[in-house]
Amino acid sequence: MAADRTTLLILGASGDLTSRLLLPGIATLLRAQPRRSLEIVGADLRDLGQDEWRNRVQTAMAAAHGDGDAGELGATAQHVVDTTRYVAGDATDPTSLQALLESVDCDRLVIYFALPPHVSRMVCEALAEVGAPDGAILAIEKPFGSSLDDARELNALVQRIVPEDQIFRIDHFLGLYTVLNLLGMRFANRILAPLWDRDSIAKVEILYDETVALEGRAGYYDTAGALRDMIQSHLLQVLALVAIEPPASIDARDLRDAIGQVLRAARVVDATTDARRARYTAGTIGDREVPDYVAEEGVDAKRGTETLAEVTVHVDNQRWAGVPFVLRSGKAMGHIRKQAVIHFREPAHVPRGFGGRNSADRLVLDFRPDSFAIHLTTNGKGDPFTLEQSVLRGELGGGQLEPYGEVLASILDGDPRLAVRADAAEECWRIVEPVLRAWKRDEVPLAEYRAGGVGPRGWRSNGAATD
Ligand SMILES: NC(=O)C1=CN([C@@H]2O[C@H](COP(=O)(O)OP(=O)(O)OC[C@H]3O[C@@H](n4cnc5c(N)ncnc54)[C@H](OP(=O)(O)O)[C@@H]3O)[C@@H](O)[C@H]2O)C=CC1
Ligand SMILES: O=C1O[C@H](COP(=O)(O)O)[C@@H](O)[C@H](O)[C@H]1O
Repeated sequence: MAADRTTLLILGASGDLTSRLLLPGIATLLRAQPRRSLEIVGADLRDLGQDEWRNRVQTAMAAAHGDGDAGELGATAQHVVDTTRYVAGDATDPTSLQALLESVDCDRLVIYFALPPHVSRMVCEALAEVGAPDGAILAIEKPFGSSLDDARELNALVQRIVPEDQIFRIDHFLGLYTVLNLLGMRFANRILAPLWDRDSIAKVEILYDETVALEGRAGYYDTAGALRDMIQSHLLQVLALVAIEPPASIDARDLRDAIGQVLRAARVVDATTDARRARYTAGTIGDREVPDYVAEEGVDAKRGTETLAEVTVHVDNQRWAGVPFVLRSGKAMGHIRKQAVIHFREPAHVPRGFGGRNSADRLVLDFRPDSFAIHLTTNGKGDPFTLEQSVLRGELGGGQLEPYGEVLASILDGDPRLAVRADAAEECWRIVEPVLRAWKRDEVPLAEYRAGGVGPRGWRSNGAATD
């Protein structure tokens, strides 16, 4: 474990990501690995002031300890809180950026782009002009770029600033335990591996319905929408791990080669019929009143931003030909549903004389909390000739680290295994581009759903949460 003095310079430090996920994730890392030496410098347009920033860091890090009590922070995390500082300024401006970089004195600098993608690109242009400090690591949040062309240009730009091994394209779903557990579950036992193909699997669903709504993020989200925000990045990465061929090892090269290969085989067959979009209207989630999406501050209704997207992807290879992968993610839904569901085919023949078989077997992998459930047809309890489904549940060993703790640990250790390689970032754009084009041309209607509901009427993926 490196004990070099590392400075994490967070650009976009007053945004949602920094407080809600990044800082709490770092707190879990420092709790588990207190010998790390880290200084955090926050930078953003808004002039928060040192006290407000330090309070934010303290509150966010304490939140990771579950009790909100800052007194519980370990010595390393407390040191990070005590030494952190904040700089207000525009990181897209070369002069301000240079001054910001010169104010940092450390052995190693990680520049974390917690910024909307178009702003990240402008900062990279400024960085190309002023130059990055020797050995600096660029950690760039998803979505990487705003389109396929943009991602290609951004790849070329960042590779001019630092070598590829100093570029970490972040996708924190690759730090989710359930997602990492897919590798062990698929490749380290003899039970599932032989069933993992088109002969046994009829359909795969990767679902990420959230109860959170816009949460003041219009500046980023209203130009992104659910497809770019969740499907283009996170859910395609999960698809890749569900679908990859067995790699020889799980080192960065083998794993990322396998991910690249499967993404290259993936496509949306018909962008007008295989993808749907919708936007929430006012409603209630628990005891929370949620306004109409278009009434939220900073939203421009004319952009037609979707808050729920569903896309069916096919993987054109021997293993998966004909198997639909349905990816869906929505905001302001009535219930959290964050899972991958593997639907198995019907058996070729069920002996005559059995009754009651009415649903196919399935494996449900729940993200957060990490668990799995196998819904397996078995003999009925009261009557052995009337079949029913038994549910076998298991906990998947959750780690000590939150996903952003995992991601940051891999950055600090220089291990790119949990980062997205340049080609994969581009492939993900290539897969969704036909859908983005069809939506831009208004070839697919923008449906509506009530905040707190299950989704627009008639969408098959609305189904009750499977557990
Ligand atoms: N929030 C989340 O749950 C997650 C977000 N992400 C990714 O993180 C990125 C940021 O998202 P999020 O935090 O939600 O968005 P926010 O809009 O909450 O935060 C972005 C921040 O960047 C600031 N900013 C804009 N322009 C500049 C600039 N020129 N110089 C310095 N700071 C600037 C914004 O300031 P101002 O508000 O004043 O414009 C704002 O504080 C996105 O790429 C998103 O995909 C990834 C995983 C989870
Ligand atoms: O990247 C993002 O992810 C979050 C969901 O991740 P989680 O770890 O908070 O479950 C999503 O809410 C956000 O819109 C998106 O930008």
